[in-house]
Amino acid sequence: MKEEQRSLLLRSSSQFPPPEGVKLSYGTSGFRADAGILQSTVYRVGILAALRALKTESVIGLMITASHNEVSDNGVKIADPNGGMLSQHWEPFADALANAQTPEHLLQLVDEFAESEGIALDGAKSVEILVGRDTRPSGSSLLEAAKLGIGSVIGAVALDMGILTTPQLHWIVRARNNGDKASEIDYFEQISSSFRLVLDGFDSKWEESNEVVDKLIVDGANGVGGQKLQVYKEVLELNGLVIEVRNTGLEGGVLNEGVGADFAQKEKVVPHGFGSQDFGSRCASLDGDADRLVYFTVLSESGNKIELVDGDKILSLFAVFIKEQLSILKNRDTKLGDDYPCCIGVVQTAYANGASTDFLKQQGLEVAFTPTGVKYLHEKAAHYDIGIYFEANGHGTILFSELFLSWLEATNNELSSVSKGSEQQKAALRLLAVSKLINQAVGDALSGMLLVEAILQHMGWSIHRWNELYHDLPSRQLKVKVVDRTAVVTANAETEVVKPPGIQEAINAETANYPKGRCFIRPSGTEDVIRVYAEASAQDEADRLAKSVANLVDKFLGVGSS
Ligand SMILES: CC(=O)N[C@H]1[C@@H](OP(=O)(O)O)O[C@H](CO)[C@@H](O)[C@@H]1O
Ligand SMILES: [Mg+2]
Repeated sequence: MKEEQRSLLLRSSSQFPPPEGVKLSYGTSGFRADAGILQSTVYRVGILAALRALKTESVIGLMITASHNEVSDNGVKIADPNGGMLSQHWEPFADALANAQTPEHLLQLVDEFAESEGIALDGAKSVEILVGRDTRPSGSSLLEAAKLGIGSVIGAVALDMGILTTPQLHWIVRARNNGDKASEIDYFEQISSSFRLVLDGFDSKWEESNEVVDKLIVDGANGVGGQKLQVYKEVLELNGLVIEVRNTGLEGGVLNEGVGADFAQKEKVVPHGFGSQDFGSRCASLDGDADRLVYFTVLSESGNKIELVDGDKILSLFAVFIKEQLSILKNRDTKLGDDYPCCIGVVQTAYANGASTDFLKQQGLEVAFTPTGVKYLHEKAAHYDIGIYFEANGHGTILFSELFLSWLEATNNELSSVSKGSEQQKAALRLLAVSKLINQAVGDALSGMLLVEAILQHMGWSIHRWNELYHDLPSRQLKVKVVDRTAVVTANAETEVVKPPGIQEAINAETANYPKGRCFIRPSGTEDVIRVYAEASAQDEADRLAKSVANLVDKFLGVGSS
């Protein structure tokens, strides 16, 4: 490392001492903590992003967000050149960097890592890092810290992209590296024009349907997704889709407080701003950085309960639709070309409702499981020609392989010369449009929502009809504060605890008391808690099972244990 680079790093890092007594780790989705202790972490992730850009010789993204966490938290994560999550083999370095205690130690880590990765720190190359943030008040000062981190690596330049949803930043990074148009406007133009294209091939069956479905009401979580939708909905209100946005955060209201996808999915009660007046309406809820989407309806005219249509149902809707399009395509005259043995797979986590997994298997689909966190699901889904992944909480997307897309393009060209306008050609066009509408970089609430809307119109389905695809098994999620959540180590896609000893046996014994009972625990990667998930054949049983396992967690690991 050149002397100039050395002294630049030493000088800037001495302005950002790490918080005392805190060990941070690049968890399920980057670093997250109370915003007050994150300056040094974000600065260091700036350095990390710069190194990643130099290594990959590509544009890299750095997003400042804590998604569904409370407004006083914040976080930071990196988007790789393809728009996906930071390559997992860099995470240990991210941890080491974030926890380096002195500027000298930090310098040594950078030196050693750059050497082992073959990154030349000589300023010969120039690279760009796109920096985005959500609407959290702490975001702007953390963004300055990120810029300083980036600027302390010679040759790296930070580009402030302003306030964006997380999926927008990932999309923009991917588009930039693909040489495509890559601004926020380009993002909205692409999703709205491909939404139009998906719908173009359909005759909307809503009009023929007795279940009149006029508008979609969206809970914006008082965050960036609500704001963007409010601004851009005029562009998106196409083909009769009317969107009303609530909880935009522009009229007051606290981010994620009693609102948003995480709240709706976990509490199963109406978000703030919704109530009996919405009985029967089709409602959707975004999370704080708009990478999660769930739908719901208000259940009764008086109560505050909702019928949740979660990520598993979105996945099921997408799977049913894609399968339908593929089977239309299969019916074409095979003399036209080689049939492509399209391999379609769906990916879920242990949080997926058991009824959804049964449903997907009944559809003849291959269902794979990974640990929690889209970095795992995405990686798995990329193995298929069409890989559909969703977490139950509404984070997911559909990935199309390059190979399949080129086959589809070729088939569409063939079909348009021999049977233009045929059902088969329309199916090919629709699938191509879906691949442009749905975010290929990461789960995206805004583009996912448009695809749901298009499919519902195509099927002529109301939200109730959609929800009837299968019936969820009753479930309950709880969180338990413990002394040290890292004491829990799991295996088998997080369905079994291997440490501490004895607790899994106790969970098994408890679960055996409930018909159709299923229960697991795991340490959260975004909050300082152990999460408990329970499923059973009746709601009160799921509640009781979750409660008794939460007590077990408390007994083994709680403040009173040891
Ligand atoms: C049960 C649950 O919803 N867990 C969420 C949550 O992770 P935890 O590691 O469970 O805190 O946040 C992640 C990031 O948004 C998301 O990927 C994941 O699904
Ligand atoms: Mg999120």
